[in-house]
Amino acid sequence: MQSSLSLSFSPGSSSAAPAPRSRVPPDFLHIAAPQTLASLRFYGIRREVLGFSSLRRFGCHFSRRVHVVSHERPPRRLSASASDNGSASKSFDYDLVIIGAGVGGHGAALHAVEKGLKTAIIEGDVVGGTCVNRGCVPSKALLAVSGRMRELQNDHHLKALGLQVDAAGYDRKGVADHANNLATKIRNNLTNSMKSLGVDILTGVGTILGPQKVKYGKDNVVTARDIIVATGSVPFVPKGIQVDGKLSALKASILIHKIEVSIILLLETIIHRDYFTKYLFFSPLNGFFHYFITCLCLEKPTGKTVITSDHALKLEFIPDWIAIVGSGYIGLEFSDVYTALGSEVTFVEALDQLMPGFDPEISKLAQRVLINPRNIDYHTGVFASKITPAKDGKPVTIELIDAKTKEPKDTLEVDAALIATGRAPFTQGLGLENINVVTQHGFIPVDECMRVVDANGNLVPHLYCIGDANGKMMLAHAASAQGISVVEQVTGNDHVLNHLSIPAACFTHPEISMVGLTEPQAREKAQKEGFEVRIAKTSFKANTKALAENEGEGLAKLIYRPDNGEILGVHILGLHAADLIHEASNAIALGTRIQDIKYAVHAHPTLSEVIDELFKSAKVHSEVSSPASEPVAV
Ligand SMILES: Cc1cc2nc3c(=O)[nH]c(=O)nc-3n(C[C@H](O)[C@H](O)[C@H](O)COP(=O)(O)OP(=O)(O)OC[C@H]3O[C@@H](n4cnc5c(N)ncnc54)[C@H](O)[C@@H]3O)c2cc1C
Ligand SMILES: NC(=O)c1ccc[n+]([C@@H]2O[C@H](COP(=O)([O-])OP(=O)(O)OC[C@H]3O[C@@H](n4cnc5c(N)ncnc54)[C@H](O)[C@@H]3O)[C@@H](O)[C@H]2O)c1
Repeated sequence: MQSSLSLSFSPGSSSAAPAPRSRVPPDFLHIAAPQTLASLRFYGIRREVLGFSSLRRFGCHFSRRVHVVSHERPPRRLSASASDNGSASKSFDYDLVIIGAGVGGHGAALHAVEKGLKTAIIEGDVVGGTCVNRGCVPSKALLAVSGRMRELQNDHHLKALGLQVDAAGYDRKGVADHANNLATKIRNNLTNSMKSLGVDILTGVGTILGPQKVKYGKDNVVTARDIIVATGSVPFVPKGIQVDGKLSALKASILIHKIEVSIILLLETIIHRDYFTKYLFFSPLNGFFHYFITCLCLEKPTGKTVITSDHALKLEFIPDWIAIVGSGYIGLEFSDVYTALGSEVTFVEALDQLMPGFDPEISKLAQRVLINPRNIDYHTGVFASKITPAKDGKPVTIELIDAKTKEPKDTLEVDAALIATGRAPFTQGLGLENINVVTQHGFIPVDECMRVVDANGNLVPHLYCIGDANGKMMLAHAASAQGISVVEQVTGNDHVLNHLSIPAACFTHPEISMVGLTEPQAREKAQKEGFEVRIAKTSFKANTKALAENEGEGLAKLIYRPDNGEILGVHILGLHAADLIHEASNAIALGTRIQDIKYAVHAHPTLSEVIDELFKSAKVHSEVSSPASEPVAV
């Protein structure tokens, strides 16, 4: 049981019914000036500072109310086959409210409706989040182009197939439009899929006001039996690096709100009058004031030279020489795009080898296939400690320091720099302080069931966090799978997602994919737990389909336990590796052992035979039983 002082306000905020959807375009809504106490609280402004006259003007009054919060699990609901939004239990507006309509939120919403939950999703920017608008979708459109360009420019490859092609070329704007149009199409698909199922899409920044209560937009409050936070992430830019791109719309809106409210409160405090609230917020001057602050916050989108993936995906220009800081997924995929479109790339990587997150053997092979033959050089073991954008005819300068000694190492001068040094969880304005949750390195702490853990180590009742914001696995399908897992739990099914069965892929040419442990991770686990680890490998060079495509470069690697046939990890570099990994990831998810899967039959000639060969070449101890050796009923 827990009691708290709460603030209620009227009009405009009804906890009985959600506010009608705004007709203001989502892009602009969140930049509107705040006019309610609730939104002021959102910025940490206390009621004592505001004074009661201000509060009344905001349409608020105080009441002492005790929330009774049960720490028990909610009564289990029966799954409903209804394909429309159900009706919430009497005491809440919704069964489930999701904050953030990225892929995680979308996956959760669709599954929730399928389960008969009355569901709403709150979005502060545009539906689709990072993946659809600034991530997977536009980047894969660019990579589709780079793959074709690469093939068309490879005389040796074309000759081997007996093809003749005149010089390949591209239209930058056409390529950029392809990425942008695809993002728009997928965003519309996502929106329509939610609308058609009856998910309420509520527009505005969502803030948790307290247990089971969320504010969104200006002053709308909804209650829900369960809340899922799915607020995602933004590019992480290390200290010392000056990005000259625009702020993201969501970040900008929050910053603009904060600046406006701070200026007004400062002016009111100085002169002890409320003119400013009256004249700036509730008069035509508001528009000018807001425009002025917005111009201060948002830089012009032209002439950017130090960028993150948010900007790079727009393909506003193709630099002759670009430094890519960070050689993880984003760095590697963009190196594929830029080199195919004619840029020279220099990697700057803090760790001692490129692509440090991959299995070391795959990183080595990737270096041989994806880096060395291309127009790419690299500096490893160095930090980009300071990056200054190009200005007045001067190039972008990058100061490099030794990652260990921190001694200056080198200075690079390039046309542009892409900062691909990871992503930071986005939790600003979420109101975590209202529920005593403290982030860890920015991430929202959760247990294995995505239940949010508060500052005292207790579970926050009815609150879950999925996707990039919890940092378990920053992948689109992981976010969605976590959302589905949470919905399973709130509808009464115990479900724990096995993150070791979630595959990942890097969509270079050729692709890289993986699931489970890397070899060093497996060996460490084996040493701790006392079992043997073995490795099996197969090459694409022996695969008919790969050779027919003249794409024999590639390797598949299996890490397994010979004592019981457990698959610990699979890593693939080669043609369509991203599609091939699912046989292994499904096997891990279902607990299928090598001695079971090695008898499965694969069509010939297909790339899947690479994986078939991989499982067949594993040596599981002979005494381990296999279903194939048992009699089968026909
Ligand atoms: C360049 C790039 C390429 C990528 N490629 C791939 C890929 O190929 N495959 C893959 O699996 N992953 C890829 N990713 C990662 C993938 O995009 C993320 O893992 C995924 O988008 C995370 O989903 P999410 O739902 O957790 O968050 P997001 O997609 O970031 O969505 C969060 C949403 O919440 C909204 N929001 C935030 N705060 C609030 C608030 N307070 N109120 C209301 N709304 C709020 C945001 O506006 C956003 O719409 C890529 C990422 C990048 C940057
Ligand atoms: N195909 C995909 O699934 C895909 C594609 C793109 C992004 N993503 C997701 O997006 C997330 C972010 O990707 P990312 O590539 O930015 O991060 P990442 O964590 O994959 O790689 C970041 C790299 O930057 C290096 N680094 C960090 N700070 C540095 C500095 N100051 N100087 C030099 N090097 C530095 C790190 O050592 C690391 O190698 C990933 O977690 C990934 O899951 C996935």
